[in-house]
Amino acid sequence: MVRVTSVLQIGSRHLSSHVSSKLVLASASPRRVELLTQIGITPAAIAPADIDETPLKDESPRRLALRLAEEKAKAVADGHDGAYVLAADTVVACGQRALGKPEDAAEARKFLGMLSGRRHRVYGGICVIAPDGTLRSRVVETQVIFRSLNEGDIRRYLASDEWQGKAGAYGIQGLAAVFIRQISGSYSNVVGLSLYDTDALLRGLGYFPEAG
Ligand SMILES: Cc1cn([C@H]2C[C@H](O)[C@@H](COP(=O)(O)OP(=O)(O)OP(=O)(O)O)O2)c(=O)[nH]c1=O
Repeated sequence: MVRVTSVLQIGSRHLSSHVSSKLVLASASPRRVELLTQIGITPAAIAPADIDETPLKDESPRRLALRLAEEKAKAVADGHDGAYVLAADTVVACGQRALGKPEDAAEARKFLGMLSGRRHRVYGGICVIAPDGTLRSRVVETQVIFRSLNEGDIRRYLASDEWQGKAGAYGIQGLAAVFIRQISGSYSNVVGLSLYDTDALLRGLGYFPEAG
């Protein structure tokens, strides 16, 4: 597993000397809210970012996950002075091919066929912007190996609708758990937000959830 953290200062936020425990989650993902709740963080607000998630030409899946997490955080930080803003992006990579959320069942079927019997990587980009404008981000990588899927497996899974709205067309936390032969790295990263890395980024920027 590789973790690289980058730090930069973005200019437009008001400087704030007091410690804030207000966190805005820049995400529409119900999984991310649940994961944060698991570690005792209740977002003060949920403000999904509406950005274009199309990959750039020749952009690697890793860079895509990082860029999208940063763009989501920046898009939401502007309207939320005085708060920590947290954003994330999950990309499933089959070789150099980035598998985002499938458009329809036909694309989901194609993705599941590509993942069947193979090892793939899940890249989770995480970005936090502090009240003083400091931006920190990193990408977390988890390796996942699927068992071979037959036609019946894929048909039943598509009928469950669990593929919808999920990168790579599967949710490790649901029925697709039985497809997972091996996982190496962070499990919560695959679900949508590495809790270890989120906690590390937030603590590094002085965020602590309110006690009690
Ligand atoms: C691989 C995998 C992905 N996912 C989900 C996590 C993310 O919600 C989604 C990937 O899409 P994202 O674009 O990362 O997130 P999102 O569109 O759901 O929400 P937002 O952009 O507003 O933050 O796939 C699972 O729930 N389980 C899994 O096993």
